[in-house]
Amino acid sequence: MESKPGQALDQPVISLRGATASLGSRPVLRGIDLTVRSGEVVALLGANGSGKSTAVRAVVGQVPLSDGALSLFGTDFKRFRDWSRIGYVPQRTTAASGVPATVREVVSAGRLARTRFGFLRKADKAAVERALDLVDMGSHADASVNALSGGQHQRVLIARALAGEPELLIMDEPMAGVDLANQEVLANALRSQVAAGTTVLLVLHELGPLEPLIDRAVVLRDGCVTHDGPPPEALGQHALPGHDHVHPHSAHDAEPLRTGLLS
Ligand SMILES: Nc1ncnc2c1ncn2[C@@H]1O[C@H](COP(=O)(O)OP(=O)(O)OP(=O)(O)O)[C@@H](O)[C@H]1O
Repeated sequence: MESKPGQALDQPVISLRGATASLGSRPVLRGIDLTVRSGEVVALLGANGSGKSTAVRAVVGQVPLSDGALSLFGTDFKRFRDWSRIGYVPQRTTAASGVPATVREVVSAGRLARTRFGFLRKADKAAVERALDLVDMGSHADASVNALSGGQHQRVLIARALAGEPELLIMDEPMAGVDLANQEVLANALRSQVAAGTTVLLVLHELGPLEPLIDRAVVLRDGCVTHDGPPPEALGQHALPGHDHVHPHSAHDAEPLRTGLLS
């Protein structure tokens, strides 16, 4: 992989140290450390309400830290301005706004930060078409976003993030509400991004089809990191950390199967 200016291999792309944050009066992040290095694919896992979305929203500057330190691409957050290097796909949003827009128009919006004065040149248009093809939406480019399925919406939102050719891609539960066929398309899109050297931070509910891509898992519980290391073993649905489960075919007094990461 060719490293880009200011991006040495192994340099932390995200460095969050002792981060605390509150939403309203509720402490949600209680001193978390999270490091993502160049080229890594890191999954942020944890039970509902453990602080995963808040952690990624803190990384993209949407939630202020009350304590701790954040740097992006080696630059202290307060001085960081290079947002075009980062693609962010938030949780549960829709590409449809009620305003009639085509799939291509929505995806093109993700390229604007790379352009001068919002004018898309040939290279920008080519990047938009590449992003559409990556998520297999090229043939729907002229369709209205108001007419898409939930899985197609998610593909469009990911294409919008990819159109900016980000070095760091942050996605909050990209597979939520996406059927298996759409999950496969998204997994393929992500695979090619990772092969091209993109650094990825993903909030996931379960590892699913993305599992082979993941280098490291960070597990949150109650706003604290309880695991930072290899992803939990492939247990299908049971890869969800903290998921306790007795198999229907196991003895009724069998111990629950634990991944052990949250316990
Ligand atoms: N605007 C808000 N005001 C107060 N509390 C909030 C707000 N948004 C979220 N919270 C609370 O903060 C905690 C962490 O929320 P967060 O969305 O970061 O968790 P999560 O791990 O991403 O959960 P999920 O898997 O359900 O998306 C939760 O207990 C949530 O109820």
